Amino acid sequence: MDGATPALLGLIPGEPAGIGPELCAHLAQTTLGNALVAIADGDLLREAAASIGKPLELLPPDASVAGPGQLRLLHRPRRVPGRFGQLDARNSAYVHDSLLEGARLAAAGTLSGLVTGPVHKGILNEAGIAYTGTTELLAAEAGCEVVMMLASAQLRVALATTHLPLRAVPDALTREGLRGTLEILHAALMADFGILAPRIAVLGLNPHAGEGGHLGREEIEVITPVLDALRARGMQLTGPLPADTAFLPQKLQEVDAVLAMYHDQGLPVLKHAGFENAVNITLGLPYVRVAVDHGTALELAGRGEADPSSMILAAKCAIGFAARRARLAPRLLA
Ligand SMILES: NC(=O)c1ccc[n+]([C@@H]2O[C@H](COP(=O)([O-])OP(=O)(O)OC[C@H]3O[C@@H](n4cnc5c(N)ncnc54)[C@H](O)[C@@H]3O)[C@@H](O)[C@H]2O)c1
Ligand SMILES: N[C@H](C(=O)O)[C@H](O)COP(=O)(O)O
Repeated sequence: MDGATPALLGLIPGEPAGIGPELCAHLAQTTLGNALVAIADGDLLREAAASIGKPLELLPPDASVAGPGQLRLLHRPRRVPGRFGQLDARNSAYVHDSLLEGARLAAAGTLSGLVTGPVHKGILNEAGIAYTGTTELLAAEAGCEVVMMLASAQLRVALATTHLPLRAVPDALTREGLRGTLEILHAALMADFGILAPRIAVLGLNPHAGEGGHLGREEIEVITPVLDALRARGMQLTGPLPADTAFLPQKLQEVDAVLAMYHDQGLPVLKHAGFENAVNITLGLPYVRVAVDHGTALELAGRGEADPSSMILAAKCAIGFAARRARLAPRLLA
């Protein structure tokens, strides 16, 4: 694990009692596993593979992967053995530490990105770890602003605010924050998705985008001034749009991404349309991070019933983004 290994990405299963470990075992059956090194407990991965009837041979982090069923491993032990489906707060530090270690290895250039499985936010908090989401954890560790975007082949939905109580959303929406979010989203659509002139639809916060100020004033006082300023700089932005009709198929044809003001304004639409076929991308980090579009699904863990599609897509996307950045970086620096 010394020095830069551009094609290597960290694979972090997330909650050990959830479906993340078995999804890693699924990944190891594909050629995508060749570009990954798991940062995880080796026994946990073996138990997960056995639970779904898949072969798994764990290799040292610097080994060559010769075939399906093999996966590189940076072994990091759980605090206690566990059972699939049963959360144990004693393993929360293990989850948190594996994410932080991945973040540090990626920030140092040892890994070119991270693929992460689902984390149970509640059990980390019950263990006394301040954690609202991996997006926020990675942002804090990297010391930068980021944007959460969930993407499927049909739709990209980014969020202006992420994991916070609904009551706190209006106060969290500031002109400065929204401008930063749109700048990060716009830059990522160009750099990672190759869209030369991104078109972004920006939702309002209130019903009917505030109805001219009669149903709320955030559209007038926060959103519109930011959109006007960024349009003057050449960005193609529509909005603030009424959220109830912004996702009509004909409207989506005209945009490359939708910016929702809060988590459950945007994500239910995307998950309804393409659950398991979408990924969660953290935009703005100095490295690639792509995660699954679903949670820990404790009730499915260890039963062989979890769909690995989103995990496979997450790995595919992360590897693709990392390769694209490696190709473009020398040209940008030239
Ligand atoms: N990427 C992440 O880290 C992430 C994402 C969402 C939720 N979560 C966390 O997961 C926990 C549980 O959340 P939830 O119950 O709201 O959402 P969930 O996604 O775990 O489950 C919602 C429903 O989808 C099903 N499901 C989920 N993934 C599936 C898969 N791969 N194959 C088949 N069915 C699947 C579940 O069985 C359940 O019926 C929460 O603590 C939440 O914070 C984490
Ligand atoms: N908001 C995500 C979702 O609903 O799928 C999820 O909770 C994970 O977020 P992180 O990127 O913070 O892991």
